[in-house]
This record gives sequence, C-alpha cells and structure tokens, in this order.
Amino acid sequence: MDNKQLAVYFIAGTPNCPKSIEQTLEEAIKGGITMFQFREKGKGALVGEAKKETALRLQLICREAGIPFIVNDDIELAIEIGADGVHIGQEDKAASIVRDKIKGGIVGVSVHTMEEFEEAIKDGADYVGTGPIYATVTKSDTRPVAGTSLIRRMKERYPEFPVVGIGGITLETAGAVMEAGADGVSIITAISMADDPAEAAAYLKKEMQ
Ligand SMILES: Nc1nc(C(F)(F)F)ncc1COP(=O)(O)OP(=O)(O)O
Ligand SMILES: [Mg+2]
Repeated sequence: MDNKQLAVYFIAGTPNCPKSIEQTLEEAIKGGITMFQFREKGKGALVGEAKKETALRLQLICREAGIPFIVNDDIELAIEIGADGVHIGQEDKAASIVRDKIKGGIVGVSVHTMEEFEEAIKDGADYVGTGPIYATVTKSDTRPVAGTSLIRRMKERYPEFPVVGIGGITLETAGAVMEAGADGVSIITAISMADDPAEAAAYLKKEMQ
C-alpha cells in the first residue's frame, strides 16, 4: 500500500460521534482524510444487522470518495461486505490467519514493541499502528503511553514500512508524530468530537504534508 494513504487516518464508531457517523465521515472526507476505519466499540455500539447496515453505508461513502474503508477487529464482517481491509490487535486473531482470509485486502496490525513489529511484517501486514503515543480516554485497555521513541526506532530499522501513530493525538501534537518519522496519524476524538470535523481534518492534512 502507498504510505501516503496513512497520512490522516480517521477512525470512528457511532459511540464516538455526537452527530450521525455518516455526517461526521462526510465532513472528515471534505477536510481531506486519507483513510477510514470503522471501529464500532464502546457503550451503545451497534451489533448485528444494524452494525452491518451502517458499515455498508460508510463503505459506500468511502468508495465514492476513493479512500480505503477498513473494518476494526470484525474479520467476518469485512469479508461479508467486501471491505478494503481489516485492522487487528495483538489480542485479535493472528495476522497470518487474517492475511490468508483477506487475500488482496489491506491488513493493519497494532504493535507495541519491535518484536511485535517484526512479527507483523513476517505475517504479511500492510501497515502497523503503534501507540498509544499520548494518553487517551477513547480506549481504556491500552498498553502504557509510548511517546514517539518507538516510531523512531521502527523507522530506523524499516524506513519504508508504513507506520501510523495512534492514541491521544491532537491537532497540536500531530506534527511531532510526523517529525518522529510516522507516515501518518490515526485520529478518533480530535476529528469526531470537533465542532467542525472538516476543519480539523484539513488542519491535520496540512500538518502531515
Ligand atoms: N484500532 C486501531 N487502529 C490502529 C491504526 F493503525 F489503524 F491506526 N492502530 C491501533 C488500533 C488499536 O487496535 P486494537 O489493539 O485491536 O484495539 P481496538 O480493537 O480496541 O482498536
Ligand atoms: Mg482490536
């Protein structure tokens, strides 16, 4: 995959969006996000048919905008609707199994150490997300806050492999994550809870250029 696709990687589920998630995604796309991950988790998250129908609507919005539509964790849903890819964590199915199931799709893996990073590469991951870079309230079960040092080490070791930072990244701190060598930033709250998600996305896009 093209590393630039990770530049402004918006992640959201219905619990993260005060407005409708469709409206929030459309505004974020207007602002210039480069990739979207549907992460339907947390209090009040949709399940079953409702989750699938929302995923299909969001996928259509991404298709029309020409940006990749990624599903978090739910490999079966991703395959069922023909998503562009999946993102899995260390606690989810092994990347090697997902790689086989998702054939030509994009497989993203969360990594927190160089060992996990090297294993993800061996398993055929197309990109990795590493963090939490800063403290975050969006995800309660995170590893300790990592800062940007691991991104630097990962890029020193594998300069070409696509790496995106995640966790508590704001408009004020996105520049530091890019300066550390990341190909992009993954953002939930700074876009989904912004008064103007399009403006927040546009600011981040400029920061990442
Ligand atoms: N969802 C994510 N997306 C990324 C991405 F690289 F896309 F930015 N990196 C990391 C995560 C965290 O993934 P995971 O560890 O499975 O936890 P959760 O399923 O709660 O999100
Ligand atoms: Mg997961």
